[in-house]
Amino acid sequence: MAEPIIAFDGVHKVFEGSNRVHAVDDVSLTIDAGEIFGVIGFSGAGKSTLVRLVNGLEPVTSGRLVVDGHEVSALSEKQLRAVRPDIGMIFQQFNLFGSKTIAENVAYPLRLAKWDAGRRAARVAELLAFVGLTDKADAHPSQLSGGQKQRVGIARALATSPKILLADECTSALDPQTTREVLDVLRRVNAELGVTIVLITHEMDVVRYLCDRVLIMENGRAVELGDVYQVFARPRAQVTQRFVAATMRDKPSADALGRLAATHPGRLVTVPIVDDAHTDAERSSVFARHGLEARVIYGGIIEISERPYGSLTYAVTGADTAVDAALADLAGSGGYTEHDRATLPNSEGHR
Ligand SMILES: Nc1ncnc2c1ncn2[C@@H]1O[C@H](COP(=O)(O)OP(=O)(O)OP(=O)(O)O)[C@@H](O)[C@H]1O
Repeated sequence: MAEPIIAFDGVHKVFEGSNRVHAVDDVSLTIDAGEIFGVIGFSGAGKSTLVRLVNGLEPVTSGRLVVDGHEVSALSEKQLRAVRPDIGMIFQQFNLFGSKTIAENVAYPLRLAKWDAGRRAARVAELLAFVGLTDKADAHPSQLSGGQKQRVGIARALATSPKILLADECTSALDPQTTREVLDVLRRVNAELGVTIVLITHEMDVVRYLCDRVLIMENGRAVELGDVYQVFARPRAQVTQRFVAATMRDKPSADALGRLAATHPGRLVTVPIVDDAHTDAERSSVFARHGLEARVIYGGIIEISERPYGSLTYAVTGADTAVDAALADLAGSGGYTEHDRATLPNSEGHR
């Protein structure tokens, strides 16, 4: 079983000043060695602060934080400097030195760690090969695309072979295609080098593509934490439901249902996809089994953690008693939602 590499126990971070801000509010959780752990939340939720506590960029106000066996909440700045090479970090704005070449940027932490020139050159070559930028060694950051710059950031963060990589909105400045390339590099960092990744994002798409588990933060608090599929399939907190809805768009809005109701007769039923081959087969034939006609009028299915997730909305026509019987079957095997035509906007017309 994987061991926790990061453990928060009742951790608080308060910024004192003219406006006192409780940026991290009583967070207790563990992150296992080797996992890709996502942290999601709206602006100001406390994500960056939480992650900056891990490498001691911000000191903990109270509570206990243990990182790779070190109680960072109790270390002095000098002691923290000894721990930091074990923790790499990448940033939204890449934070490269514009006046240095790509190779010099990657070599920078090795200089700080007092590696000699020969070892440095060999390590930089290895790192640039890993991120696919060997041919850019002598270029300057301004000559690179955003995705290439972030790959340099990753190479630099990995220079001292850290066990943990912190990624703060590392794809937020990138387009979707480039985002995918950077996330693929991070996946290799995790799979091939065994590095634990803690990734902050405000995009559920990034979480579902990369992460094993996800933490949702709001007002400094850890409001929901779970396996990515579980959090998507059954979001509990309102803030989580908003993130999932923004990504999925599989469920019609009331306006869309109103328009669909005006042109499609029958009862309107949304049926979630259930990731279980047997149950799913039962559910997809339920209307036909009851002699009903069911037309798909809305829906969406995506893959999360290599499992299908989403829902389909049907207009179901046939005898009411048969529809009720079909819905009773669905209720027993994973649920459904029926939309009442009377409550929909502009829904006069069919029933
Ligand atoms: N150095 C600081 N001094 C005072 N307040 C701070 C400091 N750093 C962060 N804060 C405050 O702490 C709260 C959490 O900020 P934080 O940057 O951790 O949130 P976030 O979820 O990462 O937001 P974003 O997505 O905008 O980066 C905010 O109210 C912020 O203004």
